[in-house]
Amino acid sequence: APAGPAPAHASLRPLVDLAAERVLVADEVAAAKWGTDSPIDDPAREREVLDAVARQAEELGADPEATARIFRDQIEASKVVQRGLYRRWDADPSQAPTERPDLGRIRLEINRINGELVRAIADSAAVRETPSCAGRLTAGAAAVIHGRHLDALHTVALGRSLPSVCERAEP
Ligand SMILES: C=C(O[C@@H]1C=C(C(=O)O)C=C[C@H]1O)C(=O)O
Repeated sequence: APAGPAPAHASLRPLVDLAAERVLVADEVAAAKWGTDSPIDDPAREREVLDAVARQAEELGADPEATARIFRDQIEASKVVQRGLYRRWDADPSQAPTERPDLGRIRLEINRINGELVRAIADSAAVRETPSCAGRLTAGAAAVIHGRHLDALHTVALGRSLPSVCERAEP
């Protein structure tokens, strides 16, 4: 797609909203792993995610490097939530989950969010290149934190998911 100037109404809220969906699903990931041998850090799955989203970006004619860079932060953000919940559950086992969702099923849900996020990243290519990007990102984050009633942990994690959105590629 030709990269014209960002339209005046260009919002980063759809992108931020998908990032929020992803940090919220991390609760289920943590519950699926808690008390099992599955580690919070799974480099093989991360590689799979990064390869898939770069390929999807390419198929859309979008920037695979920028997409992968943004997804590295999505992955870190998910782990912020998982570690935060593990700390909480270690400190107070009565808060720990009593049911274990299936990690395979949750990853299919994450794959769906990933696909939508790749498209939102592609759709925001022009606005991500403008000087107004940071302001739009902050506005989108504020709206999503409020709209989704994010708690402190998920607000911190959402913040962790966003730093590369307005980062321009090195010349
Ligand atoms: C979400 C998971 O936990 C971590 C985060 C990942 C992600 O955000 O895609 C992938 C692998 C894990 O390092 C998972 O294991 O699926």
